[in-house]
Amino acid sequence: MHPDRNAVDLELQQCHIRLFVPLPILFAWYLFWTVKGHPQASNGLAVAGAFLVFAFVHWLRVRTNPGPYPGRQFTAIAVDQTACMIGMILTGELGAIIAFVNLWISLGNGIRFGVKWMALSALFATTGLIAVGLLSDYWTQHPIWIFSLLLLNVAIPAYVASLIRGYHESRAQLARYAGEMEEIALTDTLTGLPNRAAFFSQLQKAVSHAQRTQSSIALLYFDLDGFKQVNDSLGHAHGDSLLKQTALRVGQCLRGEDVLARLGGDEFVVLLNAQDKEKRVEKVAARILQAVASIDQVDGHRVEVTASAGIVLVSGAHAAALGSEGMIHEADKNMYAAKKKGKNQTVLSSFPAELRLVAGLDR
Ligand SMILES: Nc1nc2c(ncn2[C@@H]2O[C@H](COP(=O)(O)OP(=O)(O)OP(=O)(O)O)[C@@H](O)[C@H]2O)c(=O)[nH]1
Repeated sequence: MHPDRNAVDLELQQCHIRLFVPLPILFAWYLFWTVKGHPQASNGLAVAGAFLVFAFVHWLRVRTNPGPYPGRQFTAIAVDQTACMIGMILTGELGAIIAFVNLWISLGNGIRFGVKWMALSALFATTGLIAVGLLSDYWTQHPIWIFSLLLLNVAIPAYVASLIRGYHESRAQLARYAGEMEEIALTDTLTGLPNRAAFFSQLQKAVSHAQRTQSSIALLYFDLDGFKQVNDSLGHAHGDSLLKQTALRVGQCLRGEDVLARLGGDEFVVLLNAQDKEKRVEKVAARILQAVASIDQVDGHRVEVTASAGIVLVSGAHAAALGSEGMIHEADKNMYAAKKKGKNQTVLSSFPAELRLVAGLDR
C-alpha cells in the first residue's frame, strides 16, 4: 500500500473533478461564444483547451507516479491561478466566468493541502484579479465587476476556512472527550489506579506476549486483613483513606513496568512485567506485605493492618490455556489459602509446577 494512500486518492479525486466539471463547462462556454462569433471567444477556447490538456497531463502523472513532489502545493497554486489571470485578460467580458475557476482552485487547494494553502491560493487569486483590473482594458473600464469578483474570491474561502477550522476543532474536542471518557472508564476513582477493566486488558496483552516470547507471567493478588473492622470502627471515609494509602505505599514497592490495579473493595492485583519477574515475585510479595503492615495511622487514627497475598507464576502456554479469568481465579484461591493459614502471608503456585524450580523459588 502507498504510504500516503489517502492523499493520493484525494489528489486523483481532485483530478477527476477538475477534468469532468469546471474545465468542460469553461470549454463549453467559450465554444458557445465562438459559434456565436464573439471576437474574444477563440482566445478563451485556447485557454480552456490548454487548461484541459494540463489537467489531463497532471491526471496521468498522479496515476503513474503517485505521491507528493517537491514544491507541489506552490506550483499547483501558482500555475492554476496565473493561467486564470491570463485567461481573464485575453477574454475580457467573457472571462468573468474564470473568476469562479479561481475560487474553485482556492477551495480545491484547501481540501488537498489545508487551510493555509487555501489562504495562499486566495491571496494569489485576489492579487491576480487586481493585476487584471489594472492591465486589461475591459476590466479597467468595469471596476465594479472586478471588485465584486475580488470580494467573492476573498469572502468564500474565508468562510470555508472558518468552517474547516470549526470542523477540525470539534473533531479534536471529541477526540479529547473520548480520551477523557476512556481514562475515566479505566481508572479506579478512589485510588487513581487502573481498575478491573484496565487490568484485564493489560493482563490479556501480557498473556499474548508471554505466549509469543515463551516467557512467564507473575500475578499477585492481595487483600487487606481486617479492613471491615477499620470501616466499622473509624467509618467509611477513613476506610477510603486506608485504601488510598495502601495504593500509594504498594506502588512505591514496584517498578514502573509493573501494573498495580484495584479490583474492588480491599482487593488489589499486581502484574509483574519486568524481565526478572520470576526471581522477584516472592521478594515483591514480602515488600508489599511489609508496606501494608507499615501503615499505622489513618487520618491521625491508629490502625493495625496487614495483607494476605496469593501468587501465580504461569508459563506463556499455561497462561493462554488458563486465560485472564483463570489466572486471577488461581491467584485469588491462593490469597484465600494465605488468609486461612493465619493471614499476613503469601501462598504461591506455579503452572507448570516445575516453573518454581526454574525460577529458583524453592532454593
Ligand atoms: N471504605 C471503603 N470500604 C469498602 C469499599 N469497597 C468495599 N468496602 C468494604 O470493604 C470491606 C471488605 O470486606 P472484607 O475484605 O471481607 O473484610 P475484611 O475485614 O478485610 O476481611 P478479611 O479479608 O477476611 O480479613 C466490606 O466491609 C466492604 O463494605 C470502598 O470503596 N471503600
